[in-house]
Amino acid sequence: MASASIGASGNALASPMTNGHSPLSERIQIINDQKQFTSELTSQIERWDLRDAGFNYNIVAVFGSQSTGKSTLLNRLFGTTFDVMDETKRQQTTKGIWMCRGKDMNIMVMDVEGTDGRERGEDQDFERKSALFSLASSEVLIINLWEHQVGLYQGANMGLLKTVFEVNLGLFGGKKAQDGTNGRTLLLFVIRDHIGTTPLANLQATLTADLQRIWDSLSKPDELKDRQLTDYFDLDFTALPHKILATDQFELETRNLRGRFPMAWRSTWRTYGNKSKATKISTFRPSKSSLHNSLGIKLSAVALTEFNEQAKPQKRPIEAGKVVEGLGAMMRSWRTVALERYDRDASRYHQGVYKRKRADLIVSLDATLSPLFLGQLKNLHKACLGAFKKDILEGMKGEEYNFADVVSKAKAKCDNRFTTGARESVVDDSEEGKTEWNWEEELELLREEVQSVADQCRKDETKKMVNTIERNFKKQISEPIELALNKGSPNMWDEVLKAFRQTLDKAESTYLIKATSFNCTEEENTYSLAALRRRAWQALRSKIDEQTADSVFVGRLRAHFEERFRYDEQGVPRVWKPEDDIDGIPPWRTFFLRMPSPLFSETKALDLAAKFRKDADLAYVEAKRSTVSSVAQIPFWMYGVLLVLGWNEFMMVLFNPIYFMFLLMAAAAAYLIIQLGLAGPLLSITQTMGLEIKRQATQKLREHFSEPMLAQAQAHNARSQSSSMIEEEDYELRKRQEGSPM
Ligand SMILES: Nc1nc2c(ncn2[C@@H]2O[C@H](COP(=O)(O)OP(=O)(O)OP(=O)(O)O)[C@@H](O)[C@H]2O)c(=O)[nH]1
Repeated sequence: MASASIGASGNALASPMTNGHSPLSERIQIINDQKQFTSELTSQIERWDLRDAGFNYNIVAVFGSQSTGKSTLLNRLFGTTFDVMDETKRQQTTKGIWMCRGKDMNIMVMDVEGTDGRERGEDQDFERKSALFSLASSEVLIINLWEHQVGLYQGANMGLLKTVFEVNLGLFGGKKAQDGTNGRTLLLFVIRDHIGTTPLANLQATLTADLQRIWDSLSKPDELKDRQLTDYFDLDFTALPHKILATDQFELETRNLRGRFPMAWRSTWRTYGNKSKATKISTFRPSKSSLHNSLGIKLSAVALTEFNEQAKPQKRPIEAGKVVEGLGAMMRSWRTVALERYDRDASRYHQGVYKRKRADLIVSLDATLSPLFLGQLKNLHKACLGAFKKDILEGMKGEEYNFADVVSKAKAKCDNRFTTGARESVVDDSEEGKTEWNWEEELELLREEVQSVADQCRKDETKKMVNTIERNFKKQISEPIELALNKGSPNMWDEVLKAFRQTLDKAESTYLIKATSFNCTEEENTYSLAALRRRAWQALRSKIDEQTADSVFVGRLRAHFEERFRYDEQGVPRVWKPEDDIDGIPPWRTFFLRMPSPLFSETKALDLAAKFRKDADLAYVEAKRSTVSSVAQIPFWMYGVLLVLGWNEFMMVLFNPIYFMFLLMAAAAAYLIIQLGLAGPLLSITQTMGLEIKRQATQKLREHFSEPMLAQAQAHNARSQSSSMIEEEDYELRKRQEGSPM
């Protein structure tokens, strides 16, 4: 054979070789002479166009001494392109195990390094492992040998066959007993350079006897003691003429043999094709060196790589806290595509390996998807909570809203949004994977947070509501209290308390109506009502304090006093006459008497009284003075004197049309004044004015003519008169307060 080019070192795995042909005829060194398995088989299978062949292919391997024309035979039988040794060098060519696709047939052919090669010497390990590998993966083992080797132990590869039998027992010993004869391997003996003097039947008998002897010599476990060679192997024999000496015959026979192969496959090999291979590989150990196992790993790795490329771009938005719309659909799609790809590529391999690797693949896929799912849930949680808060704020805009309605609608919306989003994000709710796609716990957490936000809002709203009610209460209580205090009637405080009670009742019922809509608890209601009552009392107290502040109170006393002192019951200004009891008129002291002691201390009451009295005293003095002045009347005889003296003037007025007209006008005006009842007020005003003018004039005159002594005497008189009045009234007031319960 010509060199198969395994690189300068001879250790490295050779790259696929085309020999200048199409990829279909490429060959590949799947195991090098250092027993390393190639990483390129998967891609080579694709290049051979066998990726989608499922179980519709077979594997055949050839064994035999080196340089016995194995590669030549395989190229003839299967149209492969294995290198053939250069005739002139006679040097080992095939190293390790090479593989090539059969031409126009779904066969993968393995050319195994020749046994007893001089380069390998006594290394039995490679021989054993290559036998193991070939048995595990191939349905047909071709044993290639020269005719003259038949009967020779080494030459006829009996050593190798012994290894094959041992390995087979180790691999499939137990299995064969269970599934009968259905999983046997075909051992096809091809006897080369058959001259014809010894018939094939004799050669076959010799080989069969040798095989049987080897089989019998094997040390089998007790449970397999009775097993026969034919329980595990089908034996077939064929002979080929000399390639050089009988070239035509050789070509003819090889063509015949080639023609037999599809038939053989159909009739014999197909019967144990898929099943036997599956059975073999399921028991093949160690798994690392298993072709199918390694294929499974590779296919799942390919599926995983593609999947990761799809999943990668979604990691960033999830980590950034975004809710990715349709993430669940995307994740399901990536996962399905990856599994479908794996299923398409790997389902034709052994079911045990296929399923195991598939489960591993699912675990790997879910390990990538699970953080995305959990991230999505977390982001969804955050988004839903944010939306809930926003909905609450929106709902509470304006005055006309029902808080409980707003909260329950927002809660339902939040719940619905989360549930929909979470359900959509679930990748797999079947029992296939081990990952749990659980979102209920996150929903529970969300509900708890939503509830605490709602509770907080309710507390704020309740406070706001109590404040509003308090404001309204203050407004409503203000007027009735002012009115009652202004009136100062004997049941003034009853009126104040009644107004207070009514307004508070109204406020409490307003609170209770609203609190129902807030879903407030009994405890919250009790607390809020207590706060409302406390604040209502405070509002009442501050209103009363405001109304009884010094200036306001003195002002009110003055108004009260003037109302009664200066005007009579009909509201007409009084004109004091000597017979009137001026001191007995104003009941202003009753004001103090009606003020409860908590409002006015005794000192304060006296202080206020003193302040007011100064104003009141002035009014008294004026009133008394006006009485004195009105006493000075004109004597009646003065009217007679006036008539006599002014007779001429009187007549002149009567007979002068102009004066007469003035007279008539004056008479008409006087009539009107009397008719309208303005005579009294007019007279009073005129008198007051007159008195004032007179007083002013007198004062000016006194000042002018320096009569200080007289003025002092008069002032002294007036002061002593008023202070004696004040002392007298103070005494009376104190006596009454001491006797009063207030
Ligand atoms: N006498 C004879 N020679 C053959 C026959 N077939 C091939 N040869 C020659 O034997 C030599 C070795 O052939 P290969 O096909 O390379 O043998 P091999 O068994 O693949 O060799 P290794 O891969 O090195 O083990 C070549 O020179 C072939 O021409 C045959 O049927 N009879």
